[in-house]
Amino acid sequence: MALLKSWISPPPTAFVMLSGDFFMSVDATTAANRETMGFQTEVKQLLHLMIHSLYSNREIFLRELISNASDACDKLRFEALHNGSLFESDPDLKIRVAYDKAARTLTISDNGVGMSRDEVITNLGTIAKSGTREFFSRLSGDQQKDAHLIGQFGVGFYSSFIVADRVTVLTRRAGEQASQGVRWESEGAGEFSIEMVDRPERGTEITLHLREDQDDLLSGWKLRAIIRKYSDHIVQPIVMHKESWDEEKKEQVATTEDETVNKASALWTRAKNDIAEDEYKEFYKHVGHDFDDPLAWVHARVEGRQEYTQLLYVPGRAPFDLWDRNARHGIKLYVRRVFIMDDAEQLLPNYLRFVRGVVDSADLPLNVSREILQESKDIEAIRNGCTKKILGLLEDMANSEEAEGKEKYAKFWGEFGRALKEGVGQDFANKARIAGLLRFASTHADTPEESVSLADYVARMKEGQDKIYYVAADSFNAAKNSPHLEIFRKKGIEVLLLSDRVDEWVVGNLTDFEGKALASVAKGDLDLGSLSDEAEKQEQESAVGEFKELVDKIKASLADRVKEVRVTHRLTDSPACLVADEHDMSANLARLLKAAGQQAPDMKPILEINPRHPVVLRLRYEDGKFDDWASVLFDQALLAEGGQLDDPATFVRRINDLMLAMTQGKA
Ligand SMILES: Nc1ncnc2c1ncn2[C@@H]1O[C@H](COP(=O)(O)OP(=O)(O)OP(=O)(O)O)[C@@H](O)[C@H]1O
Repeated sequence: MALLKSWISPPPTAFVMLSGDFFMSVDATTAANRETMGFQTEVKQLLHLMIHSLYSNREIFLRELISNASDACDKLRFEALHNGSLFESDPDLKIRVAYDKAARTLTISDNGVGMSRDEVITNLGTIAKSGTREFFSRLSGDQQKDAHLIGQFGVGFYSSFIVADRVTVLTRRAGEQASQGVRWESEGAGEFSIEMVDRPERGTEITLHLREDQDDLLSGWKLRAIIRKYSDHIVQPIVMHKESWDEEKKEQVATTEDETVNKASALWTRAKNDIAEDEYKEFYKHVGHDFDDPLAWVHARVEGRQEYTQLLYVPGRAPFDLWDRNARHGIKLYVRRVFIMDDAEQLLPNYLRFVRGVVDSADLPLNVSREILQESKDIEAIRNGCTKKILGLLEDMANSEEAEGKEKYAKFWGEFGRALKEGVGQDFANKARIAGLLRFASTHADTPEESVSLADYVARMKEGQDKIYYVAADSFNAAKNSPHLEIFRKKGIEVLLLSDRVDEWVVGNLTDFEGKALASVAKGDLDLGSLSDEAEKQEQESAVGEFKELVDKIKASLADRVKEVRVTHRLTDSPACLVADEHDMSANLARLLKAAGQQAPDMKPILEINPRHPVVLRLRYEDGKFDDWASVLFDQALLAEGGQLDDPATFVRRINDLMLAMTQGKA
């Protein structure tokens, strides 16, 4: 778990400012090089919550510490590719778990990359993930008790404090002198101490001084069971001292012989049939830094021009920073089982940034860097392969005949649908497949739930209907109650109700689905083609002639506020509505752009009037207040589609005048 940037509090006896972020106190009562640093308020709060909300899952601390130790070994192996001396004649990477009944401690150590003093302060003293603090401060009291929400942070190192009331970390970075050892200690309350110590061994040793009620953890049997349950998949051997039964003491006692407790093989290299579901799930928690199970995964070996193995997971819930541009994302890249990098975002397109997992390539050079990844043709092939696999996995869920699959897809859509929608504009090659995965709300159910696929829509299309109709507004209710829908509702033609910001982007990039054009109900000259019968068409034509004079008069009155005024075929109940010209930007999109501080062209709408509405009929005979009537007609049409009035006060005055005139029998 990465912690918040911290500074000292309360002010110490003496303090120095470090790199703008930390205040450090030198505790005069202890050794000269020992410093005490205070956690920031949020860190204290987080620790407190973690201890309480995760208590019932307390065993996970071991998984988290072993997971970190494994990552540290991976990092060392990677760094040693360029500098073999980092192994310091100890190339066998491993993780050790030990316990001391008398001292009531557990120790988890690794001979991985270790940490320098600065790294200890940053890694065990700040929350590096951007947005964490904001996310955290937004949690309500009840949410703070929710283990799954707290677990979203990636509980990491600080989960040690669930079972320990004091944690000591001894570490030295690989390649440094023995004198560069660091000792970090904290009781997980307000502060931690840090000092330089001699440490001949490289790597990290974490000692947990157990809380009063945690003595059951001081058992070889118990620790082995936890390791096998959560950490069997860890690549490095996790060793413990072998134990044997001591007849005299009547208990298990540790011998000096080591034994490996886990399988210690790279899970993704094993055959699918040999991997249990739980092993896949636990591995996900390690690579995904997640507390919860994944929703689904795909594991495949690709052979041919490119040889690689992929084990990719769709998480069960969206991380809180899914929408944060600076958030870490991407998958772990290995080359022939050697860890190369975390968060290799080039291995998947941005709209699939929520996917976690591993790609292990047999072909890439071991010295591959992020820069090389950006230009590599091999990476492009892997990226295309991974994208297709994930889309296939999603299709399997979406098309599943079983309720469980459907439910999973609905869950996926709720968590990641908005990210997937971005793919319509980002991934031209897979646009049709992504379109098949989209889900929308529609007038079919008239609820905000996004559950209608384009295929469902097409299957329900009316005879003679050749377009997929949608309305886009800035809220579900604005879309659902849009006057533009009136004729569609009357004729029973389904319309997709779009109210997500990204929906405008989707329809801007998706012109058709299976040969059926997507058409806005609020744009262009509505032509329902064979969906209108002859009598309706004749009625429309005669209305156009009959109302020509009124239309011209309104146009003259509204002058440059409108591009055109015409008789509508869309409305049954409302007197008027605004529509955008066929090739103009929709009013909703223009509003979204403006709200985002971007430039939007100043387009004039078309006002359509309903020749059957009493207000419009009444207007034909209005004289004195015609301009007020015309303006109110325009303004209410703008309000009905979610627009904002340029001059609300004048609108209110006009309404009041008209109401008064009516009560006085003048209007
Ligand atoms: N055994 C270790 N050896 C070397 N570095 C470590 C070790 N344990 C932790 N670290 C460093 O401390 C950092 C913070 O660890 P922490 O467990 O809090 O978070 P994390 O593993 O980065 O992510 P998450 O919070 O999602 O688990 C790690 O990223 C790593 O750099």
